[in-house]
Amino acid sequence: MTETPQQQKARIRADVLARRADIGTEAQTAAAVALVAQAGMLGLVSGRAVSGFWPIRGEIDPLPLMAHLAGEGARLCLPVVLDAQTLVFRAWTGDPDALVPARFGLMEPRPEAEPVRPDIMLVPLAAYDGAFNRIGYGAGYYDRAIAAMEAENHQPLLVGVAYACQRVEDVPAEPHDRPLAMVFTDAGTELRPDTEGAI
Ligand SMILES: Nc1nc2c(c(=O)[nH]1)N(C=O)[C@@H](CNc1ccc(C(=O)N[C@@H](CCC(=O)O)C(=O)O)cc1)CN2
Ligand SMILES: Nc1ncnc2c1ncn2[C@@H]1O[C@H](COP(=O)(O)OP(=O)(O)OP(=O)(O)O)[C@@H](O)[C@H]1O
Repeated sequence: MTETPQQQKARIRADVLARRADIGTEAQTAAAVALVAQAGMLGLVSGRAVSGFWPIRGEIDPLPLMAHLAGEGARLCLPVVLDAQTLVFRAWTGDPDALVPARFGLMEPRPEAEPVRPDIMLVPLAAYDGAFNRIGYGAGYYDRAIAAMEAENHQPLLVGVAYACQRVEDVPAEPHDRPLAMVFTDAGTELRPDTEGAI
């Protein structure tokens, strides 16, 4: 039986998320710290808008990296789920108390927070491959948000942030999937060969 790309993605997602669920607290903390050391790969971030994410379900924790980037002058923002299709980004100072609980266990900026168009996106993912394609939780939020920015001629730098154990042999990429420029992991940075100069 040949699987459709959606079925393959669902299978890969389940496999990798099970692997990620086995990571212990100490390894999680060490991984979050390892991300900070990779900040220089982003080039000068002063004045640039950087989207991060509030980690859920055992995702690698990008918050220390985000705090570091804010210290270098980056303007932080977080994703906000508007409806079944739409993700927007809103400004965040870095203060957890400024966030409100949202669906899926997420914490999000309030509706009044300023909308931001990210220059650099730290992209959460379930799995990625050597061609820098990614799979998310299957709702297509990031794919659509990136497509909407491209339609306005804005091409953010796409940086996957994940554990190295989330790398798989092959993600069945579909036409709407946009490859990442690089992936930050607990084992270091993987840079897409043709990314040089884009930074
Ligand atoms: N930390 C973090 N924040 C993020 C994302 C992410 O991947 N990680 N997102 C990246 O897009 C958006 C949220 N996307 C999500 C998409 C689906 C599900 C989810 O739980 N889906 C259900 C099935 C559908 C449902 O219940 O409505 C599931 O997986 O069981 C959760 C988050 C925005 N914020
Ligand atoms: N640019 C787009 N325009 C319209 N629909 C899209 C677009 N990108 C993705 N989709 C739809 O979203 C659904 C989920 O896509 P996919 O399986 O690639 O999600 P994912 O990569 O796991 O999710 P995410 O991007 O939220 O992390 C698919 O039905 C897909 O057709």
